[in-house]
Amino acid sequence: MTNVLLKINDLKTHFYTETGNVTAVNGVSFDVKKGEILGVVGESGCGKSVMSQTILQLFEAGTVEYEGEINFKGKNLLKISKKEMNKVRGNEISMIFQDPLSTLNPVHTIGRQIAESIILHQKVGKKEAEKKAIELLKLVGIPSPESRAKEYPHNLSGGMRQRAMIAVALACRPQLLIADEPTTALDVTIQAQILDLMKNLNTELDMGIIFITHDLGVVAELCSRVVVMYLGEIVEEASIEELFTRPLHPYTQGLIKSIPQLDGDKTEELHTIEGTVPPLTRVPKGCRFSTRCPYADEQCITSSPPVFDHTSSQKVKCWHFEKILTQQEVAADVNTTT
Ligand SMILES: Nc1ncnc2c1ncn2[C@@H]1O[C@H](COP(=O)(O)OP(=O)(O)OP(=O)(O)O)[C@@H](O)[C@H]1O
Repeated sequence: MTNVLLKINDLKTHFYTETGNVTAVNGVSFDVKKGEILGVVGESGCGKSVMSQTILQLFEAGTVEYEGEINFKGKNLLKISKKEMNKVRGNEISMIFQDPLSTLNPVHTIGRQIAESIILHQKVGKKEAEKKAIELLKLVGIPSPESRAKEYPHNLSGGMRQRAMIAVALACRPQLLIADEPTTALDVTIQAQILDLMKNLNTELDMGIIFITHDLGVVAELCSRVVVMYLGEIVEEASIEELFTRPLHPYTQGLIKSIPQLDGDKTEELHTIEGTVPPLTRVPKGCRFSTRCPYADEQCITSSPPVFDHTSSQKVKCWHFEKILTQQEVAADVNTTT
């Protein structure tokens, strides 16, 4: 029996814009296993949100075209009818966003919103749904859930609102939860509580989670595997251990070096990756990272690298990863012997 919950193959998202067509997701492939937390990282504008909203086909019809395969429970979600897709959306796959106020309805109480979702997806009566809504509020760690259920979203603090949105997303008992930067707007202590909650829910409900973030610290804390996105493509996929002990792609290496070190020399300047993510209208011809990569040569500028399997769990889209790895190992040896 396979333990793959979601299998994405060569996924592309093209937008029709006034200034021409752009491809925001360009041939992305990865799996999410049952009950695992997969991190998706990359700088702003790398296509993390477009990729996740493509899984649920949330873009307005007529503005977008999807290509490839999104296989979920034996079906390609890009091939099923609108009606079938509506059943998957918010039922078997749920999504939570950075800003709960954009998702929660301001004119309905929290309890009513959760109960309505339960009635819609679980086919139970009103009384039963209200009871289940309170249980869900308890599950996501909202104190005094009976009285909180009667409150409106704007009466809750940021952290509590985020918990309430997670409760709404869980109301249909999804097998897959897509969390798009759900902790970015919260202060660090509340962020840590929400991450703990995600971990507990993942274990208790055995639910697969795709966790999108630009924060590698959060990834290290929460995820077991990670994919790194750059300009609409996956440039590296690895287990958490591999990613932090032996990052292969120069972009991943740059992201890791940019994490502030608490025990580091305070006078040391924080590393940054040179340049910025180019707009989709100016995508480089060869390797998309070549314009910012310290190792780029003629081959990188003219031709896009394939994805190489370094181990069974670590893949990288870089022509020179073996050479770079050897150079780094030699440099590390020199450092330890001097
Ligand atoms: N509806 C759209 N039409 C055209 N281009 C879009 C659309 N939505 C997003 N894009 C473009 O797709 C690219 C990827 O955007 P996306 O929001 O997925 O990045 P991201 O990695 O999630 O960034 P952030 O971390 O800031 O959310 C950007 O260049 C963005 O301008």
